[in-house]
Amino acid sequence: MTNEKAAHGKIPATVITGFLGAGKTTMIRNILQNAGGRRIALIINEFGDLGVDGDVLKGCGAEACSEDDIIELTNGCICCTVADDFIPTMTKLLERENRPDHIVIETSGLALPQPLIAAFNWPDIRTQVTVDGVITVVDSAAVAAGRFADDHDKVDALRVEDGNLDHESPIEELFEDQLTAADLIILNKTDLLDSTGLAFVRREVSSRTSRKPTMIEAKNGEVSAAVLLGLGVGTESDIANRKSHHEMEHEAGEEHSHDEFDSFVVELGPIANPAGFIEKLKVIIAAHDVLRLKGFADVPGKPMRLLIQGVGARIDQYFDRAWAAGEARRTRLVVIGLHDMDEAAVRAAIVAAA
Ligand SMILES: Nc1nc2c(ncn2[C@@H]2O[C@H](COP(=O)(O)OP(=O)(O)OP(=O)(O)O)[C@@H](O)[C@H]2O)c(=O)[nH]1
Repeated sequence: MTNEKAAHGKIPATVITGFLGAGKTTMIRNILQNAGGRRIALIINEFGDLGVDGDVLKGCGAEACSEDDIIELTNGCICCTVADDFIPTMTKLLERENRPDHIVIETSGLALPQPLIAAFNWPDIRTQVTVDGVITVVDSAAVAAGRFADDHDKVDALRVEDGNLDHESPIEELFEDQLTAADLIILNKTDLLDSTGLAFVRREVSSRTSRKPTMIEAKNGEVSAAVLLGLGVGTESDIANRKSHHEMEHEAGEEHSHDEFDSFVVELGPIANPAGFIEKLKVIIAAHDVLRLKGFADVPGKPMRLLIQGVGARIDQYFDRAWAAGEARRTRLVVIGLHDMDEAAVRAAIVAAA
């Protein structure tokens, strides 16, 4: 048993949250590669029907976390499936003979952390696990670009059409809810900004939460695992003081929803010209305000699969691992946007671009 486990007799669990594409999976990959001898179990939750994050992390081959220790929760956002999915998963994990030293939970980019943290107060869980801390990863470049504040005009227009609309832009609200839950905020993607931009991001992020957790700047989620794991907060005891917009606006017990967002998967044939395809995807993303696009492509003649990662207008691509023997070489992309995204048009445009 590690000192950490022995210290409070409970297994520490770190919850990593942050909006779509902020860099949560990248940071977790870094944690796994620098775990300092800890055995880590990972619970990964994604929005959309394609488990890209779990697949990326399984492919990273870190000793701290074997494939058996990576559990994917794919039945929707973890905040909505606490009773049906999260609690049974935790229970099973805790029943294992060889329990992990630390649990890391990656929420989907659209999840409200509050219901998940509150679940650590359930009797069966509370006695065995504690929330070591909630870490909120921020895409600093997106903040600087006004991503979380730029659709006021749109929301105001909707409000004119629908007088019952009772909240701000869904993206802005989620961003604030995720900041409000934080014990530590990672201002990620600092490589994309200069010092003036970063100073703006610090002010903007501070203004979005009345709590004042520590903020650390990072590039590619490169923060020492010694800093990220072992915060020792016990956040479950304080979660009632970190209410989400939804909890403040509605009676306790009323379910929230993610109706404002939609996702779909596009299945394509081989991509013979990846560079040309990516350029066309950038145009489609901008034209339809796609929030997130990610998946894998089959490039003919290449033994490895191409990982495609779009966050707003930026797209990264690299060959992440060889196709396994017997594995079908497929091109599949998940697309996430606001509910009013024109799925048929985006789908048709991506098919035409391939
Ligand atoms: N330039 C730059 N890119 C980054 C940085 N951190 C992550 N990225 C890239 O941003 C993209 C999204 O990163 P992920 O780690 O998948 O983000 P995520 O928060 O797990 O995304 P979701 O789970 O879909 O919400 C990837 O292409 C990363 O390589 C960074 O510090 N700088």
